Amino acid sequence: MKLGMVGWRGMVGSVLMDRMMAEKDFDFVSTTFFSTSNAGGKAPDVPNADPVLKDAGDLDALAACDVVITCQGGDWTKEHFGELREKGWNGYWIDAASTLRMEKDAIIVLDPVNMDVIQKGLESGVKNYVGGNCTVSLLLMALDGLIQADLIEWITSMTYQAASGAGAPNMRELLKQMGDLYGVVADDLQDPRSAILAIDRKVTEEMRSPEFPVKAFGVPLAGSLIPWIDREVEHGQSREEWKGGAEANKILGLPGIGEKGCLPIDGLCVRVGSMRCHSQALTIKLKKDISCEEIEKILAGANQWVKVIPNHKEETIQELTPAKVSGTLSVPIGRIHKLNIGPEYVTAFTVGDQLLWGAAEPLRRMLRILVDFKKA
Ligand SMILES: NC(=O)C1=CN([C@@H]2O[C@H](COP(=O)(O)OP(=O)(O)OC[C@H]3O[C@@H](n4cnc5c(N)ncnc54)[C@H](OP(=O)(O)O)[C@@H]3O)[C@@H](O)[C@H]2O)C=CC1
Ligand SMILES: N[C@@H](CC(=O)OP(=O)(O)O)C(=O)O
Repeated sequence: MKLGMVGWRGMVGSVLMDRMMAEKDFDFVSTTFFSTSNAGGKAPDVPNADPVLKDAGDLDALAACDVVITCQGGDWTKEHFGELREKGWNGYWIDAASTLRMEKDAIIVLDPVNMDVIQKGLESGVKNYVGGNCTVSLLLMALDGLIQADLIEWITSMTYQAASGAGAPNMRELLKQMGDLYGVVADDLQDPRSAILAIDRKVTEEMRSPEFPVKAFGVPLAGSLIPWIDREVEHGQSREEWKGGAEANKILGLPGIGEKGCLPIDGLCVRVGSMRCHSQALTIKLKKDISCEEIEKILAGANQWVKVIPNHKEETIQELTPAKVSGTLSVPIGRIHKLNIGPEYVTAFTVGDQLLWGAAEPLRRMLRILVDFKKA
């Protein structure tokens, strides 16, 4: 199969490239790399690849590929996907951007959770496969067991989302903000006798000063948080919150939110000063009262990446944090216990790397599923 790679040097694209090299995915395809800024330049040195970068605006070159993977962004998808299809290109399109996710002829891919949906799609000729929203994919990876066992009546998810979800410039800005805040009190911190309230006042003044770097986020994130992600949609939700219900049900092959048989999911999405791990505090209403031991067993057995963390302080603070999970494919879930509200109400907390399972990993796995499907 001829693979076209677009957006491979961006943040999601770089994580994808690392994973594809680690898993030797390039051994199974012949690859052409595309660029929007450096056509004719040197392509990455991977097995079976054209050494020269092609122009990502060259529809004929794209149409020569059997499968295109893109992490270039929604604008590039909007500009080229339709044109390519109109030209009669019938290849497979694997995309990180949200643009096509909710289209009827697209499947949202998260194969540990919805391999049946993907398989059916391949067999019925679906050609468009899109990675899900990071928060949604990480939630479903964590709750896979309870969902497959049909034990959940509804879920609320309160998120703690990393700067990386907003893009590379935002990660840089978070670090600059942290540095600025430290800078204004660095001398005071050297003196153990300095008053903490005076230090706090300086930090707050710096955060509110017109010089504080807020170009990417619009407001301070370091030392603060932002309880709104993406644009406003209907019913007081942000678009990130809307995706929770809409995408999760599509991934699971269930009816849309509000329809009979859907899995109701809703909550609040909040940006925090984490680098690349999204965390979520969950309230789950179960369809029946089962013990926490049983819940943990069901969750732990669902897929090889989910990891149940016992609900004790030491294990939790060591294992269930962005500091621990960042850069790994592990999806820990812990703090599992019944809420005082009633025996069917369970709470849990989960963490996951939003660039791995949240973005790059489902895409490379879809390529391998496609390679196997074509071989069969
Ligand atoms: N950020 C995230 O957490 C997630 C993002 N996505 C989706 O993935 C897509 C890509 O997002 P993301 O990876 O954040 O986008 P980036 O902005 O990091 O990369 C996109 C493109 O920008 C160009 N570019 C310009 N300057 C640079 C630079 N200094 N370093 C690297 N690339 C540069 C590259 O194109 P070229 O090589 O052609 O110049 C690159 O492919 C978006 O659609 C996003 O919605 C999906 C899930 C999560
Ligand atoms: N919106 C997510 C990141 C992202 O890119 O989402 P999506 O793939 O749904 O556009 C966040 O800010 O954390």
